[in-house]
Parts: sequence; structure tokens; C-alpha cells
Amino acid sequence: MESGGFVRTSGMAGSKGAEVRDFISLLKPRVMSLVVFSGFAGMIMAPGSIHPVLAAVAVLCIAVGAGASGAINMWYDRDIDAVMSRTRGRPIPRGRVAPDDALAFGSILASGSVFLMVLAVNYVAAAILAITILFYVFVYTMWLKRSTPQNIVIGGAAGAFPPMIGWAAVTGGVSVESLLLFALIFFWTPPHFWALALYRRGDYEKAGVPMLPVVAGARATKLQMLIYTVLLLPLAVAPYFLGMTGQLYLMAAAVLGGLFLMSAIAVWFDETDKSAKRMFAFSIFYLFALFGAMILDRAPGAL
Ligand code: HEM
Ligand SMILES: CC(C)=CCC/C(C)=C/CC/C(C)=C/COP(=O)(O)OP(=O)(O)O
Repeated sequence: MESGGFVRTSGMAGSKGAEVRDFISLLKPRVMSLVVFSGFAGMIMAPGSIHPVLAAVAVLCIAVGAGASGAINMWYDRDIDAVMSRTRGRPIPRGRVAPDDALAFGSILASGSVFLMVLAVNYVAAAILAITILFYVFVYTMWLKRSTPQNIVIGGAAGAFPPMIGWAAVTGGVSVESLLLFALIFFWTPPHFWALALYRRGDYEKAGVPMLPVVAGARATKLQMLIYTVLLLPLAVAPYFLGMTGQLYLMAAAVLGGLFLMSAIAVWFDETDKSAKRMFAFSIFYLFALFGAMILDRAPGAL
């Protein structure tokens, strides 16, 4: 049976185990791991306390909401995913999951995560979760991704919300501190993504997606990456100066920031893709390590 030009497989092909794996990969689990970690960091940094069961439910809602929006993104982007070598092995282009099934799967999980957050945690956390999902699906995926090279700068806001969700789960509100956690990811996203886009430029060109390296070239992209990396430096140490962390975090943020800046400079001078690949990998380590240091060094006074 055909559906929207893609082979429908549900109910007729693949072992049950393989289908479960396919649905799991619709959730973009590796990206989800860092999203969840940043949401958890928001929860740990927030003043006050939350019952451990509610904390676990909030983390689950962030994980499921992030995964669900990833599945809807894969449903919408199935045409370009089939063209790009990085994404053509995904379950929809491979014909392992029907587009309609992916959309239903993502929509049910997205609604479920928001409802559970309302019922078990609080309205503010649920509202930010809903905004995050809607922003990623409608603003980034359906609107900006295919229309402007600033797609990931504006759309990147979606990926920056999770610590605010974690913070709101504990406090029921938004604060300067939680906005700072948002800003950290917001300014981290351009160097993170453009490093990948530099060495995947051919893919985006083929798919007609106007990513910055395709539209403005490598030099302009590298300059933008340097600018965002420099702007990230003071933001990354700011949690210490706001009294959110101790000196261990300050040192970690300074060292990580220095290394991130060095990798952006290496990308600037490197005519090959080697430094961009290294910077992309380091960007992921950077954010895990930054939030890890923050969690370890949460200022006792902030409790
Ligand atoms: C608009 C914002 C963002 C864009 C466009 C973007 C794009 C990408 C892309 C294209 C990949 C490669 C995935 C692959 O190889 O299939 C990737 C990997 C990754 N991204 Fe992002 N990203 C964004 C924001 C974020 C955020 C906010 C996080 C988490 C806080 C994140 C975490 C990760 C992780 C952990 C990986 C590695 C996944 C792997 O090992 O395959 N990204 N990102
Ligand atoms: C709680 C919650 C809802 C969190 C959502 C977090 C979120 C929006 C993360 C976005 C990160 C991401 C994988 C972007 C991929 O861009 P892309 O879709 O262009 O990448 P692709 O080409 O790999 O599909």
C-alpha cells in the first residue's frame, strides 16, 4: 500500500523488534539525551524542591515531548530526509514506518507529554513544554528551516527551552536565572549546528535547504560561528556571578569556553572539514560538561 509516495509497511513488514527500534529512532534518542540533561540541570539549579517522583515525571515529559517533536519533524521533512545522505536511512525514507503512523505517533506522544505535565507537575512547565514542541514543529520545521539561513538561530530557541521547563517544574515560574540557562543554549546552537552544516553542506544544497554555508558560503558561516562562540563566553560564566554556582563551575566554564573558542578559531583557519567535524563533536561534549559542572557545583546558597 502506498501513502504519500512512501511504502506503507505497518502490519506487513519487518519483525516486531525491528519496528520498535524504528519507532525509537523516530524519537531522535541521542539528541534527546542532551535535551533531557539540560532540562534536568534546570531542575537541579532551581531554588526550592520537588518530590522525586514528580521530578522523574517532569523529566519523562521533557523526554517524550522532545522525542515526539522529533518524530513530527521526521514526518514533515521526509522528502528532504530521503535526499540527504545523513538522513536517508531514517525509518520513513527507508519505508519502515508509514508517514501517517509517524505523525500519529508523534502527535499522541506530544499531547500526552503536555497533559501529563499539567496533571502531575504544573501549568507553567506544561505551557513552556507545549510552546517548545509547537515552536520546533511549526516555527522551525515548517516555516523557517526551508525559508531562511537564520532558521537555526530563531528556531534554535526551541532547543533552548528545556532548562526553563525543568526550572518551572520546580518553581512554577520563570526567572532571570532560568532565562540565562535558555540563553546558554540559544547562543551555543549556531556554532553547534553550523559546524555540522559546514561539512554537510552538499547534503543541504542537494535538498534545497538554505543553511548558512549554502547561502552565504563557508567564510561567512565561520565568522558567525566565531561571533556566537565569543558571545557565549560571558554568558557561560554568568551563573557564577549570579550566585547560582561555586568556583568549580566558573573554572569549568572558563576552560570549556576557551576550548570552544579555540575550536572556532581552528575552524576559521582550516580549509578542510576536519576542524568543523571536531568542533561539532566538541560542541556536544561542551554542553554536557557545562551543565554537568553546574549540577555538581550548584551553590548551596541557592538551595
Ligand atoms: C535548531 C537547533 C538545532 C539544530 C538545527 C541541530 C541540528 C543537529 C543535527 C543536524 C545533528 C546531527 C544529527 C545526525 O547526525 O543525525 C545534531 C546532533 C546533535 N544535536 Fe543538535 N541541533 C540543534 C539543537 C540542539 C540542542 C538544543 C541540543 C541539546 C541540547 C542538541 C543536541 C544534539 C546532540 C546530542 C547531537 C548528537 C546526536 C548524535 O550523536 O547523533 N542539538 N544536531
Ligand atoms: C522538550 C522539547 C520539545 C525539546 C525539543 C528540543 C529541540 C527542539 C531540539 C532541536 C534539536 C534538533 C535535533 C534539531 C535538528 O534540526 P533538524 O530537524 O533540522 O535536523 P535533522 O536534519 O537531523 O532532522
